[in-house]
Amino acid sequence: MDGELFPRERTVIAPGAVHVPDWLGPDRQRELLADCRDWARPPAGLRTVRIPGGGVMSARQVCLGLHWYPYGYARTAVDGDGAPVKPMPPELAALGPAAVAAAYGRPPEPGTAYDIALVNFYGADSRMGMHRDADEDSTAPVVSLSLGDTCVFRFGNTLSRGRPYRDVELRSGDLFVFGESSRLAYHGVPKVLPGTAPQGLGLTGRLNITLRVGGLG
Ligand SMILES: O=C(O)CCC(=O)C(=O)O
Ligand SMILES: [Fe+2]
Repeated sequence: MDGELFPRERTVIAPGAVHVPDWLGPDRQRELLADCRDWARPPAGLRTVRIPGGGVMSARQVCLGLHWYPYGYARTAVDGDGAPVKPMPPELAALGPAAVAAAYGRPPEPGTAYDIALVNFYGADSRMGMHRDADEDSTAPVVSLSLGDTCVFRFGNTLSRGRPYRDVELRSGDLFVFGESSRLAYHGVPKVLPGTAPQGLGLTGRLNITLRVGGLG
């Protein structure tokens, strides 16, 4: 980022959990943002996710490839308008192995196809509670891309929602990969920092895209 006193460096946050700052350049961020706006349109567009028990997620979501709902995957927006989920774009799928290579210094296992993307939109007051990404039937790393406002990303342990955890600032363009012994670690977003998106991106709020391997046949 401009004006940074020290460049932010690739950091291993936990075994198999790696933060790669500024992985996406400004042009790639703009392209992805334009794509997210397309994907957000109906049918099977951006929706509010209702949690069993009565709550709602404050981040709104759209899915590609397979539709996630609490707690499973479907081929249609079963908790939205019921339309078929949009396909996973090949260019987006291709970012999965490239991201794993950037984070780990080696590509994922051959044949690892990133076939699911979950796109979450966070307003100034949105948060995401501590949870595990456990509805996939694959041990392949989750790839997370951030656009827009900076957030505090809390990355914890596999046993509980509580400590130990580490708080990491994810900024626009940052990559975070979690796999190996951190694949099922609890994580969440306690806070978005409003007004921190890069000038020129044209986004108020934050978008996060997670790429996943479903392994669901
Ligand atoms: O927004 C983020 O950085 C995390 C999103 C997340 O954990 C998820 O989509 O499962
Ligand atoms: Fe998650």
